[in-house]
Amino acid sequence: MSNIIAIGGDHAGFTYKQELIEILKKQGFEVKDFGPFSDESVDYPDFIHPLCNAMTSGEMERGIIICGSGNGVAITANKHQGIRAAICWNEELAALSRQHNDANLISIPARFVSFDLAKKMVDTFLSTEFEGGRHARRVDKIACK
Ligand SMILES: O=C[C@H](O)C(O)[C@H](O)[C@H](O)COP(=O)(O)O
Repeated sequence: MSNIIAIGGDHAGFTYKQELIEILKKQGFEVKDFGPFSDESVDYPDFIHPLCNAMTSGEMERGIIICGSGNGVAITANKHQGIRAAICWNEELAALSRQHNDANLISIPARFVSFDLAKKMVDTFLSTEFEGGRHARRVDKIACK
């Protein structure tokens, strides 16, 4: 498992992104920041498509995307084959996104969860394994054939 975490979002997620980067680095992760690099208003697809391209080309296996609602970044990310972005707003959903869906991106709605909860969800997301079994069969069927 790659130790590099991809992170990106939009202006609404900027503050959480910056704080999460510092925490992840202290935890020993390498972090690749796809932006934005200020809280100036931007368009999230401009940052999420490059992040997903890097992931699908194998540069990193897991990541964190953050916008106001979590919707825009997740909708964009899930257009990419092989990306499974899960919007989470509590720790149990973050765990289930890994256990049942093998999610490779956690999408955080920064305007709807506290930073403390966002941090806990990221910890859970990064430390929880996929259960496989019946869930592997279902995840295999997600891809459009
Ligand atoms: O669909 C958009 C995203 O999911 C967001 O929540 C954006 O962060 C949000 O739409 C940004 O809104 P403002 O431009 O700051 O009003």
